[in-house]
Amino acid sequence: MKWKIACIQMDIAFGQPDINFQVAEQWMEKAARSESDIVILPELWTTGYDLTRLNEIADQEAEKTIEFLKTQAQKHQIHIIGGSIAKKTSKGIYNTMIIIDKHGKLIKEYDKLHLFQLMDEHHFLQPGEKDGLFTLDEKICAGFICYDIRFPEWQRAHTVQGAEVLFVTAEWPKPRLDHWRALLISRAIENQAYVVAVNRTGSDVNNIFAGHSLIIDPWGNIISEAGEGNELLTGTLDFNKVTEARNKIPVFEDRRPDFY
Ligand SMILES: NC(=O)CCC(=O)C(=O)O
Repeated sequence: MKWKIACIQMDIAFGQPDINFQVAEQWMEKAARSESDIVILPELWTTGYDLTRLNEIADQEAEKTIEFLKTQAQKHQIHIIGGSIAKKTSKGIYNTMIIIDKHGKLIKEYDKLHLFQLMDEHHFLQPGEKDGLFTLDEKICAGFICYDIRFPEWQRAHTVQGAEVLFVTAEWPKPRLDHWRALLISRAIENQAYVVAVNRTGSDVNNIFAGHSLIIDPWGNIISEAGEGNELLTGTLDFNKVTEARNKIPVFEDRRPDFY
């Protein structure tokens, strides 16, 4: 089985959800024209890192975002990895990834597990407590949010449960572009899994963002890589390659979890 993927590498209007919804809608049209099976948006794509105003602009129970993504998924018959958004709940605000299938069904909500102190997330957001596993077209996948990729044990916890594709949504700053690329390539190689990672472009008051969304195969080869500007990055995943890598070097059989 093959999947064509479209990564929406877009700029985000700081603290202006209405503008970001309009822009995302235009990108969805483009993704649909590319005849992709799955489309993915960046981290906090409705608000950006306008953390001090989240009480005002976060989406109550993600209702507006879920409605929007369901409409887009059904209209374009495309699975959506809805990046992440600030979701307001009675327990606080979470950085939440939303996955909707092409029929408009809500498949999964994943709350960012590791909050990034360097960007003040711990002062404004609650950490997640659940895994990022989900299934689309009978393929087991996992979702992660930005800083999560610095915790290889978190990705491994998902691939030992069968995940073959690791979707990553991010707002990753340019000074650490080398880390972004190295970490993502490593996560693909060590897990013998596809990595589909989308980053935003542009800047906010504190950061310039790197772009360089990446689609990486289970051998660590880059299938496609974006530049620094706004772009729809596409690439095709062939699940035979996961099987091939895992059969040739049986990492999952050879693990010694009794020692670590
Ligand atoms: N939004 C984030 O989690 C950024 C993570 C990051 O920049 C890092 O270096 O890690």
